[in-house]
Amino acid sequence: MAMARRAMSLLPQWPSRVFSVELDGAPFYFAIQEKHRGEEVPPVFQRVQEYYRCYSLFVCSSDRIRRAMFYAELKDKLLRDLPPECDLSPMSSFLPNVKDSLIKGYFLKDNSDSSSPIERVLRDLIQRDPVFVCSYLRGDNCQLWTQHLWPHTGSQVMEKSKEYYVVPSEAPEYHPATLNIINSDVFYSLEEACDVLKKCGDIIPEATSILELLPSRAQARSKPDFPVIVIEGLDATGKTTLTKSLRDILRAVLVPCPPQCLYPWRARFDKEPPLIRRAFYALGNYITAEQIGQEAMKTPVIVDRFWHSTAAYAIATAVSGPPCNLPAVGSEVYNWPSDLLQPNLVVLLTLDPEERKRRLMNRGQGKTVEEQELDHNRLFRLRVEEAYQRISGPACVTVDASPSADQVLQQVLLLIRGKCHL
Ligand SMILES: Nc1ncnc2c1ncn2[C@@H]1O[C@H](COP(=O)(O)OP(=O)(O)O)[C@@H](O)[C@H]1O
Ligand SMILES: Nc1ccn([C@@H]2O[C@H](COP(=O)(O)OP(=O)(O)O)[C@@H](O)[C@H]2O)c(=O)n1
Repeated sequence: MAMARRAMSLLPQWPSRVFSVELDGAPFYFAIQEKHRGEEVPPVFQRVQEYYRCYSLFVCSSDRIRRAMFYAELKDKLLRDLPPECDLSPMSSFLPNVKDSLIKGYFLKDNSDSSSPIERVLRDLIQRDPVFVCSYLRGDNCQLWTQHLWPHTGSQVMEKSKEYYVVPSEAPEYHPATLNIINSDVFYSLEEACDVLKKCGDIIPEATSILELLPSRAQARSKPDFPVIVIEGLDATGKTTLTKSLRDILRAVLVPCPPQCLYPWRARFDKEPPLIRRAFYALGNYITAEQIGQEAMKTPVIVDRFWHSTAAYAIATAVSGPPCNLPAVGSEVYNWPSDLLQPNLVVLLTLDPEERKRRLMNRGQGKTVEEQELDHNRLFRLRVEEAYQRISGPACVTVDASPSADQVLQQVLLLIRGKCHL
């Protein structure tokens, strides 16, 4: 009952929300409107006419760690328990252009003969887990759809609540996924990222070990004595080759990010939902910053990936579709964390996709899931590259990595000498 009350407390904004679901690979936005007798309502869901029933499920816990974990669990549960005729796609609900208002869920299209098996699964879920369920029913004229929110009232779970018409809605000014990026996908302080790992310590014991590796506080503004140069770029753009040469020529120390001490835990955190996974990588930047701070008192420091990678991959994964869906140039999302050490120069290596693929093949190594995704998904790669270039404070300087390794090295040395007086 306590959970039911908490769920209901999220409901007052329900009629003002917009819903987004991917249909045939494109986002479809709709809103709901109270039923008024005789009023004309435009037809929607034409693309799901062949389905008789649809449902939406939204995760509604007020605890964000539980919400993130349960969203991932819910998909596995639904795929396991629902009949195979049931089609599942991700869905979201949000208040247009209102920060932090996004709730994630799933949309179910049911093509089976009977609604009973699905409704049994959904009824069980609503009683035990932090979810809202809505059902959508097609009217007699095959055009009108209505949405019913299933009430969370113990014994009367299946009694349908107020009916709303489903009406098409315009695409919002800001892509809905951009509303929740701050402190869910990208963290802007050591404290915010720590907070996530602290709160999941009882579910993920490794989180506690990571917190023990952290500096007691971020090394914010202290300017290192020697230059700190970061090399960024997608996998196989030549970062390892270049950073090793720079280390040898400049008699510098080479520091990777995430730091080596986090390597044993990477596979573990790569499996976690974005909130936890991104907090893990954010903390990697603060551990690396501590190492940079110490080394840069004695020698120049070359860093293989840093904050640009953490933020660009996180933003590009959170948002779908073409790069125009990314938060606009100048958005606070691209700001450098105020408590994170700032390098003197950030170089971004860029490479033609075909040449990058060729280098990846030649290397013949296993790739991370994200890197495989980059290969297959052109739009994802374009979003990562665009996000890299929008990050500011410091912004990156782009270098074409297609010439020979030596030519790229000479080009970067010129930049370093111009900027860092080495
Ligand atoms: N400028 C270059 N021209 C041609 N091949 C390169 C160049 N730089 C690196 N490579 C080769 O491309 C592959 C990927 O380079 P690597 O330095 O490992 O990239 P990253 O560290 O960015 O993943 C390696 O096989 C490397 O020898
Ligand atoms: N500083 C960093 C480095 C990597 N990462 C994450 O780690 C993933 C790949 O890093 P990687 O170490 O496999 O890259 P390569 O060393 O293979 O070029 C990226 O997709 C990011 O999600 C990060 O968040 N922050």
